[in-house]
Amino acid sequence: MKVSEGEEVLLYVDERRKYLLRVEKGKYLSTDKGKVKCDEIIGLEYGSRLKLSKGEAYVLRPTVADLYRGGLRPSQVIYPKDVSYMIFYSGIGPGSKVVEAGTGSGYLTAALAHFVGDEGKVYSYDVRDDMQRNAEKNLRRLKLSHRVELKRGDVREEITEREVDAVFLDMPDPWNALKSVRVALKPSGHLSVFVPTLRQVELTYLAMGRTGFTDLRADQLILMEIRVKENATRPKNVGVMHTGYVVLGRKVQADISAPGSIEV
Ligand SMILES: C[S@@+](CC[C@H](N)C(=O)[O-])C[C@H]1O[C@@H](n2cnc3c(N)ncnc32)[C@H](O)[C@@H]1O
Repeated sequence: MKVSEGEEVLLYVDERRKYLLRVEKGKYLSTDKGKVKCDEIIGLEYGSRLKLSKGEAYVLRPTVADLYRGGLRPSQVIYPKDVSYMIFYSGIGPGSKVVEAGTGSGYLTAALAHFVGDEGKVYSYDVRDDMQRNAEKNLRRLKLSHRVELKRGDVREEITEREVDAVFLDMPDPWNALKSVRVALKPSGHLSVFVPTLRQVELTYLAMGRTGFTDLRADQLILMEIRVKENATRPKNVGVMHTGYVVLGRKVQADISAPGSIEV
């Protein structure tokens, strides 16, 4: 596969220098290892080695994960380790109908849009216009906008979609949105919640248990990156130590006779 004009490419210089850049005829791309004219990149096979004025780079085809290198991030974003776990457990795939809140920078939105394919749809809610404008730019950059409907709204008040396969929440008080989530979800549909503190885990998990969700679990995923060096391979001593927690569950018929249960 060859690089075409207008596409974004990932210029890989080394582990610490990776650049997500758009290739436009007549323009130059700049890196720490010097410049290169876009005309030299257009038509190259992905994976090719490229000469820069002060070094070399590989021309790689960007994936959704590469958004973490070059995307706009006005809000805290969910990291790949948490995104991948939430998506795997949710069971979504091509053709799935998914609701998400809040949109934030649109990183989780982009991952969801990638997995639901052209036959699926992601309805992404946020209370803030400015967040959605940035998310829209990130989605356009990845050519995923057509799979997403950005909706301005508070999911604690209403989610208008029905029979959705899964709901993903990354917002401060997800326990206050469970009523709308239940109305939107298909029976047995999955709810995946991401929260940064243990107090939020407790409030979310217990509220899900009281409002007709089962198969509950709360997890913390710890990722340790390894520095590989001959005779000195070991975990890196710097990295992201804490991201947050994931709470998962599936919608079932609510047992409103149970103590503390709430009918929604
Ligand atoms: C941490 S950010 C989400 C980041 C996003 N998951 C990502 O990976 O880019 C939280 C977002 O939730 C939005 N939000 C907070 N409460 C909300 C609510 N009740 N309904 C919809 N959006 C909400 C905020 O405006 C904010 O943009």
